[in-house]
Amino acid sequence: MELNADCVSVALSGVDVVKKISLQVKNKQFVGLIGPNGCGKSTLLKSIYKILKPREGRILLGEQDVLKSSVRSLSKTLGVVGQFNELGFDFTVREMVSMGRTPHKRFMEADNAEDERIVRDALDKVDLTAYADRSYLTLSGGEKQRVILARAIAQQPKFLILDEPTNHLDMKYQLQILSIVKSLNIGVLAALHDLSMASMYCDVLYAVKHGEVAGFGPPKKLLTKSLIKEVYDVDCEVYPNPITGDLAIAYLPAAPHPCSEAV
Ligand SMILES: Nc1ncnc2c1ncn2[C@@H]1O[C@H](COP(=O)(O)OP(=O)(O)OP(=O)(O)O)[C@@H](O)[C@H]1O
Repeated sequence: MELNADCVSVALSGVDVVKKISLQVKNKQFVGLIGPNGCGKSTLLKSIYKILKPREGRILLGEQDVLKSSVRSLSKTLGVVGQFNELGFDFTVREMVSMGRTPHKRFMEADNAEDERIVRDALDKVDLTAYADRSYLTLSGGEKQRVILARAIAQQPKFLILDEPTNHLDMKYQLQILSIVKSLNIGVLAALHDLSMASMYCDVLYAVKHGEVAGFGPPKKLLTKSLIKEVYDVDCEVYPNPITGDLAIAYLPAAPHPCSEAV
């Protein structure tokens, strides 16, 4: 399923935080959104999954006009793993993941054997089978993040939005989560901070700066030292990793602030 965002602007408190962004995720592509803190990545994603209403623009998910669709009809095709996963009520891990089945059920319809199998498989995929009866609120940040991904997997979406899906995860689970997402073989749009990880998993990256697209393309073409300097204001060297051939980035420390020398 393709995603096409056309000239999307989102205003918060009267200020355009996202400015005329157009982007495309082709069928089964894994597309990353990169850019510094506060550049507008989450705001753009939230406008696609209907938490925020764009001031202007058009968003199509497949044939579906996102801005004119209900959240319920969208949730049959679109899965979301957001940034903050705190809950007011407690549920078991299994109950949390079962919620992924809701868009496919009628009101008050109970889960059947097929739903239970899908939930079991989703828990297994994120290595949380042993946690099925644990209280969600007692989990660590990384464990919660894996539960939310399992819930999105159980939803069997045709397109997935991820807002910094690896920010609480250790190395093993960062690699595991991105590999799982890749293996779903569906369209994915993900905000990511780790540029090396982004270049390993993404087919295309969009770099965002001050709410605008500063550049886009395949990671190895886009992530040059000049683009990273322009977008993040950080000096670096970009080189092929001698072991994996993937893109590697060596960040160079900033010069000390003049005031710190006097201390
Ligand atoms: N309700 C609001 N009113 C005004 N400004 C807001 C509001 N919510 C967010 N912002 C601002 O909008 C900008 C974009 O925020 P956003 O969360 O989209 O950034 P981001 O690129 O996802 O950042 P991060 O990488 O830190 O998660 C930030 O400067 C933020 O402070």
